[in-house]
Amino acid sequence: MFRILVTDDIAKSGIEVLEGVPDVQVDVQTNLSETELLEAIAEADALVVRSQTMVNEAVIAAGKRLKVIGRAGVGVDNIDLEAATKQGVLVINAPDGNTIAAAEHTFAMMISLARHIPAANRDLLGGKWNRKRWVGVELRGKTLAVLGMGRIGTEVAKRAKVFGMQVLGFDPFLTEERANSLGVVKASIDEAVAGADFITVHTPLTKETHHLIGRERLSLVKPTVRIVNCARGGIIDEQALCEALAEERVAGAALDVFESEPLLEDHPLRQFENVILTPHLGASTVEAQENVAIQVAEQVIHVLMDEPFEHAVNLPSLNAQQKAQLAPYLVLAEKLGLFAAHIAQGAPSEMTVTYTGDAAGRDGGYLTRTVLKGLFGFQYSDDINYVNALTFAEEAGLRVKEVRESRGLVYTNEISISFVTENGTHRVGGTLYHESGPRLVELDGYAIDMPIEGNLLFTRHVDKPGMIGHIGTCLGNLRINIAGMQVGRRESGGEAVMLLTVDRALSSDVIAEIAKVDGISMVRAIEL
Ligand SMILES: NC(=O)c1ccc[n+]([C@@H]2O[C@H](COP(=O)([O-])OP(=O)(O)OC[C@H]3O[C@@H](n4cnc5c(N)ncnc54)[C@H](O)[C@@H]3O)[C@@H](O)[C@H]2O)c1
Ligand SMILES: O=C(O)CC[C@@H](O)C(=O)O
Repeated sequence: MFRILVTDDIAKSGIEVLEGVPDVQVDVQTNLSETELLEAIAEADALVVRSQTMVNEAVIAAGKRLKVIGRAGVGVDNIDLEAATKQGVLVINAPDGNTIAAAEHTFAMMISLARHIPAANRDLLGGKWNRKRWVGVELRGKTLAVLGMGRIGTEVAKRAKVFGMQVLGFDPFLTEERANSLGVVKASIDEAVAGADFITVHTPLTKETHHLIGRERLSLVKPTVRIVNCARGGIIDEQALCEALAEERVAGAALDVFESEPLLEDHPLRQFENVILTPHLGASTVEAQENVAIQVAEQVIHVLMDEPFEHAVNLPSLNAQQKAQLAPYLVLAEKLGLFAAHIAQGAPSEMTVTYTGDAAGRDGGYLTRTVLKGLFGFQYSDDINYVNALTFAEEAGLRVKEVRESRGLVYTNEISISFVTENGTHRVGGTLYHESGPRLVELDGYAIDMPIEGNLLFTRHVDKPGMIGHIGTCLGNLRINIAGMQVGRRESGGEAVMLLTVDRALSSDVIAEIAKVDGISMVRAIEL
């Protein structure tokens, strides 16, 4: 039974998706205090929120069973992503369900600013009929600066073109080609801001975008400029904006989002007649709320049911086809990681994972995570998963390097791991055979070929007559049956390795017994 906690108002259709799944219990508890949230999250496998619930480190830590946090919307700034990733909790969002709602709200704001609609409305409701006071400007022929040309910025730009505006686009990822195809002129941020009659921001709030429109940029604008923010509070410096409005260096502003929400009752922005304020309504349409609620509910269920999911924020997403193609490589990668953990003597400090041939093109961002999941899962805890494997490696001081080679010398596909511990260097390699699945093909420089599964015994020993017999007798005396064997050596009389598949798990007593055989330098029981 999975428990899903929903702590913000999401559309009923999303709740219905969750409730329609067998073995799922949905618990809707909105407007919780932090203490109530900490209590409620303890039993939850999934948490579904909009922008109101603050999912901080303490909340995530209290979610002992938590596997996934679903955000019914785009921005995940109310979720501590770092804490979620570290704890192995997947964060997913619903990135495109409210794009049109937010783009249309932006346009409503621009037109309302251009034609003084809220102020004229207020005036009229107050008993006045002021046709001369509220003369506006047209959008046609004006220049719009769009800062952030992602999903919403692009939809705003397209609509602006239809209104006959010239659009200046600023976005580090906007290519000349895409700008041309949209009829947008690619500009630097200062060119865009200085040349604009209207400015609209559509970036996430990050360290880089915090106060993107601050005092300095506001000194570049035309005094007739009108500024819109339907993205995130904090992208525009509210204090600097208030100063510019008071000094009439800006003709108007329309804001849907604020540095602190809800907006304080005595906030200085409330004093300006040429400022339009809405209470974070950008995504508030019936259609958008249904879209995001259904989208996030479906994805949360996919995650819980271990089915392919989309829109992960802290993990690469795979579609069903990619997941199916990757599946056998995931088995191989995890087994190699697990094998490496068994033969490592101490914690590795450096690791190189080499992907060759077909394996090099299948990664999808998952294979190294999977190797690490196998490695650390054995060495440390079962709580290591795809989400936190890289963070865990970093914190454990393991430097991980990936190498991709398009062709292998021997195999059409191969994954090999070489790693260094304070006690030495090891290398294990595996391949996928079409019929027989994952196989171990290299061990510490020796060519091997056996299935990478079951209970194995690995020895390094002096290559001398009788060694194999000694070990076989030792196992026989302990009534342990040998199912398969591979030996390897570089030169006669030097060091040799042996890998045996045995019918049952080998206890530490058995290993201690084998270690007594003269000439054995290393012996390991491996359970895959
Ligand atoms: N008001 C609302 O209710 C509401 C609704 C939906 C989305 N939003 C917000 O709107 C914003 C945009 O959403 P989206 O779906 O278009 O996101 P998106 O990820 O599709 O687009 C964001 C764009 O910003 C660009 N960007 C990032 N850093 C930048 C920088 N330093 N300078 C310039 N561009 C930069 C990115 O390259 C990307 O193209 C987000 O902050 C989201 O949270 C608000
Ligand atoms: O939940 C909301 O209504 C706000 C959503 C919006 O800010 C978003 O980033 O998607």
